[in-house]
Amino acid sequence: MYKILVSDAISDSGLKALYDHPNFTVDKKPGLPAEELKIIIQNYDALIVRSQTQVTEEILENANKLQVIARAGVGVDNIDVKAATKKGIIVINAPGANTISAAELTMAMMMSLARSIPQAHASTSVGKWERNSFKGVELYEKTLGVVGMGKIGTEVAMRAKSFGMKILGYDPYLTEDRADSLGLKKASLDDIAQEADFITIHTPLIKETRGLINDDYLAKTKQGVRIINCARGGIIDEAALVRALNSGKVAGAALDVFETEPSTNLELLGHPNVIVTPHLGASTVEAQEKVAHEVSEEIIEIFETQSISHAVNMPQISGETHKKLQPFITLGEQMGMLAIQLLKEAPDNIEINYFGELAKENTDLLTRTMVKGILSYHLGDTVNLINAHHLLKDQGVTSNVSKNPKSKGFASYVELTLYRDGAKSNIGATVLNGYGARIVKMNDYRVDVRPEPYLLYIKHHDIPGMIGRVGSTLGDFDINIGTMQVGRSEVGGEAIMVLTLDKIADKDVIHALTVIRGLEYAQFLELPNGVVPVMS
Ligand SMILES: NC(=O)C1=CN([C@@H]2O[C@H](COP(=O)(O)OP(=O)(O)OC[C@H]3O[C@@H](n4cnc5c(N)ncnc54)[C@H](O)[C@@H]3O)[C@@H](O)[C@H]2O)C=CC1
Ligand SMILES: O=C(O)CCC(=O)C(=O)O
Repeated sequence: MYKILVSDAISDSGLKALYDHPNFTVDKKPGLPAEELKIIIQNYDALIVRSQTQVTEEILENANKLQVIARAGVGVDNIDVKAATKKGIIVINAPGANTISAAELTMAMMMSLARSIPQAHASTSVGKWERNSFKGVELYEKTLGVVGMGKIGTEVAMRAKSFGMKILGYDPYLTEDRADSLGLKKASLDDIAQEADFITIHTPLIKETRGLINDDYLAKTKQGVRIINCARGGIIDEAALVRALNSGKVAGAALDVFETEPSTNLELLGHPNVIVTPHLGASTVEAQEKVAHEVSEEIIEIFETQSISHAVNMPQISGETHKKLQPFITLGEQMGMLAIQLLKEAPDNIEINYFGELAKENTDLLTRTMVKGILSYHLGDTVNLINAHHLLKDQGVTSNVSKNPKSKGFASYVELTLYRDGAKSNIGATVLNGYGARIVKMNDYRVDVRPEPYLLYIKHHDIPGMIGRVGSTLGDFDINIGTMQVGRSEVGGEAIMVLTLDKIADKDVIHALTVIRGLEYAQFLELPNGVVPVMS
């Protein structure tokens, strides 16, 4: 008998499959204090949460029986996925089950913004009759900028089109073909700023999107733009939004999500031109039934057949193949992370070539780690080794994997190349016996770099004094260099320098480097799972 704990208010009819199953018992205890949850979690095999329960590392300390944490929804930000993975707990979610509800709330927000419905209701319901105060605007023939053309963004775009709106879509993975087939225009963030009358956000909250809508961006938007966020708090910088509302640059904002929830930002919540809801995107009978139903079915599947389809993480894999691939596993993800940073935009095609001993193995797992590294840059924690291929296809990216058992200078060697509209980036890597992982090729230049957390990639002309000038500029910023590698195509020609640093090189450092004579380009590359150098 498997014991399931449901610690948030989750639809009973959606949980029916679990209630009815002879091998499962379900305890529903919404609103448990964290201290109590921390104690009783040790009795359960699976935990089902919505967004209220914070599944922290501390809560999981005693969760020694727990095999599955199910998020009845999309975003898993209330779950410490790393801590769960460390303990071998599978985290699953219900992607897509609340898409329609979130899209419909977005439409409701947009219409409310256009016609000031909440404000007009508040005034009329206390006996006022202020017909002149609430003159709205039509959606018809207005331009809507959709930032994030995933599941929800696409549904919003389709609905807005039926209102006669012109749609501009921005998403690193949106291709011209897909935009054409959806009947919208593929745009950049700047195009949206310049042209959109309404902007709606539908991205995850990741490093790339935190503070995406900030003072700088708002300064570029149209006077009187209206902004909607039913995705995640933190994507819009709330202080910047208040400033833009006060100046009139932004005519109105409709927000379902906030930097901290429950929000206490009264300057924003109480602003006369702001409409707010307490994170209600998925709060419909239908969405709640669907998310609960999806996770219930999946929990049964996991315990009965060991098959997983919507895992957000992946516990350790055992077996002979895994043992052989193990040294390359972290390296594969790092290769993906480096290649996507070097390309700087979403790829439309990826190519992976395995050489030598590695080519004789089943490398599917390694391919998945590379794809995970690439996609996690834009999709965050939702990418895992299980859904990596599926998501890649979903984003319209083609892939080719080739294998050649002949060695290419190393016993085992793997090369990853990303392509986008004629641009490309590539990373070649190997694991050296006794020395560990090495990046041995970067954008077609030979190098020998340990994948450490902070790397600096520089393109320059092969002229005397370059190494010294770069070193002293970094010294001016108190940045210690770990290692430095130079690769060149020919003497006096194009060259690259790859440095490992002891700390982050921010945009001031990059700016100072780019003014060095002969230096063409400098980019700071980050590997959160990089090998930290050990002091001897
Ligand atoms: N308010 C609520 O109750 C709900 C909120 N959500 C949130 O809505 C958001 C979208 O959800 P889905 O559409 O299901 O996710 P999805 O994964 O289908 O789509 C997200 C899209 O954002 C794109 N993206 C990533 N970085 C970007 C960037 N810098 N600029 C533009 N696009 C970028 C990705 O390429 C992807 O296509 C998520 O944050 C999710 O947690 C989802 C359901 C309910
Ligand atoms: O469960 C909820 O109400 C939150 C939904 C949500 O934000 C999500 O699924 O990402």
